[in-house]
Amino acid sequence: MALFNKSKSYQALQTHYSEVESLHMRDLFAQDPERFNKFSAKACDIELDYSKNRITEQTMVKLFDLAREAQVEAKRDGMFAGDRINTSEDRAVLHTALRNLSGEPVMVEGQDVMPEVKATLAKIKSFVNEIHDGTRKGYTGKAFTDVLAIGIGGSFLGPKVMTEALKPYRQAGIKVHFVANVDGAHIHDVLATLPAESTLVVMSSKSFGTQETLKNTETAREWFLQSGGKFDDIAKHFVCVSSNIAKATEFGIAEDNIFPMWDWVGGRYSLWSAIGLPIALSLGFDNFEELLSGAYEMDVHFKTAPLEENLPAILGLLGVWYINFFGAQSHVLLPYDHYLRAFPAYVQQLDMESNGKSATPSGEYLDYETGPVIWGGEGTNGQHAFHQLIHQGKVLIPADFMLPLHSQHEVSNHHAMLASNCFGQTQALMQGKTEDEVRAELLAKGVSEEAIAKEIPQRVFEGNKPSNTLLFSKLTPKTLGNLIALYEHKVFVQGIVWGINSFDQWGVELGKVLGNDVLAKLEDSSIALDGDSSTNALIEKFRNR
Ligand SMILES: O=P(O)(O)OC[C@H]1O[C@H](O)[C@H](O)[C@@H](O)[C@@H]1O
Repeated sequence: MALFNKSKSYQALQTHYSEVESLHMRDLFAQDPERFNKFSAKACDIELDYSKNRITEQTMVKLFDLAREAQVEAKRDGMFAGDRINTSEDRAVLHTALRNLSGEPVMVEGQDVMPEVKATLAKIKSFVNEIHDGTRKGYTGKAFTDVLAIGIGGSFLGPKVMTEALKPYRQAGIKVHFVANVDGAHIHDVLATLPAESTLVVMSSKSFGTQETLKNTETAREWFLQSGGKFDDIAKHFVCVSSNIAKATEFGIAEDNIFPMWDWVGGRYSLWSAIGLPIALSLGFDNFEELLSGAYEMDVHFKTAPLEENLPAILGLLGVWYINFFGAQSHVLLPYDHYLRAFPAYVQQLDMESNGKSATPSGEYLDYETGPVIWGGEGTNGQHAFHQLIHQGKVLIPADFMLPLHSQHEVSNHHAMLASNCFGQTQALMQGKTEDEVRAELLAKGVSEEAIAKEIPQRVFEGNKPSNTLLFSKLTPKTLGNLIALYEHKVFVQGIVWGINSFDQWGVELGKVLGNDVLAKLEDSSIALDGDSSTNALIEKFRNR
């Protein structure tokens, strides 16, 4: 198959780009009162308004052609069917099997994985229920009050961000705390607040080989033993989630305390597996199941809706439009929902680790851009901080605004104010403020012509800044499942269009290897410093601190 930028549909889009580049959305809205209806779509609980994009109907036709030429539909079906699309690791990619509520089997190498998936869910359910009803107790006979969840990357962000997003659904009587960073300050601060006799430690590591997680677990184990726990009590207080059962048992985790996962679940796609145990512990198993069912709903939509109505396809293709034709290098996520404030951090790993690639699986280097920098933060806070650059900076930053129509807490008219800011920002980004408008405003204030001439360039908003708005009724576990799966599949669509493997992460490896080499040098000053002068000097400084 031709590389993305050699394909026919890419060439067609390039010609089209030169025709539409100079169009202003302000005019497109003025010319067509139907614009919102033409460029909005709904799936599950999510309504997407993509009318404030620099597109015409022809743009979308051509973008869907691009997706079809890249065989997005066939490849999507291949992913759901268990094809080994993670070629560099020779693995299937089946996070969708973890929330497959269809009752249909999912085959990997001729074996249905669903019985194992269901058995693990049943194990999570009974474990969580026993913790919540106090059947499982700590070593002094007290019911568990706290959970220390240790993990990093995909074994941290999903559980952390989801439990934060669903705070109103948390179970009373149990608090989940997360530790990821190997910086001792993190675990120090968290352990200082925990009662060892009623703390359950959940260690999550798919590989059971991640330095930070192993170290933090060792530190937690020492703390447990120093706080009154005996060696034999460890089995009551420490459980782990891993696909590496051998290493976990070698580390001393009782086999019964291991919740399995599988190599066909990528780390950044793993919150649906037993990696989600801290979510179930925090919110209760029923809410965890709701999260899974929301993702399943979005899977069904992604699998069955024509591309023209397919939310992940639309979002993915709009991203491609800006990255590869307008030269956008970043994409900002703006949840207008306090509980979703960490959502950009979650999508950052999902998107940047998946699509931060520069070669095809068959070994060709790419001469076009792939995944953007993902960043963002909660509205309205960002309006008083970084929105300035989106409005008037020299770079184009497409934005996704997100807003629940109903707040979890309807306090006074806060929610209307929040919504007004969200909608107002999308409007300002789209329409901008013209020279004439600035002039009239300044004239009315009695400003001189000479001063106006200087002021205009500073006060004009070019506008024409693209944004999507995603509305949903309320941030429930199910809706959050919709939303996460939507972004997972968006990333998938883009990966297919760019012809890359979205499911490996070799770029992470080099840093790990060099990090271990440096650690040995920091801890043993007899090891010769044979690196570059900068790294040698940094090591020297640390040795001599
Ligand atoms: O779950 P683990 O095997 O400990 O991996 C934790 C994380 O570390 C790695 O470095 C990867 O970049 C992530 O994709 C992964 O989620």
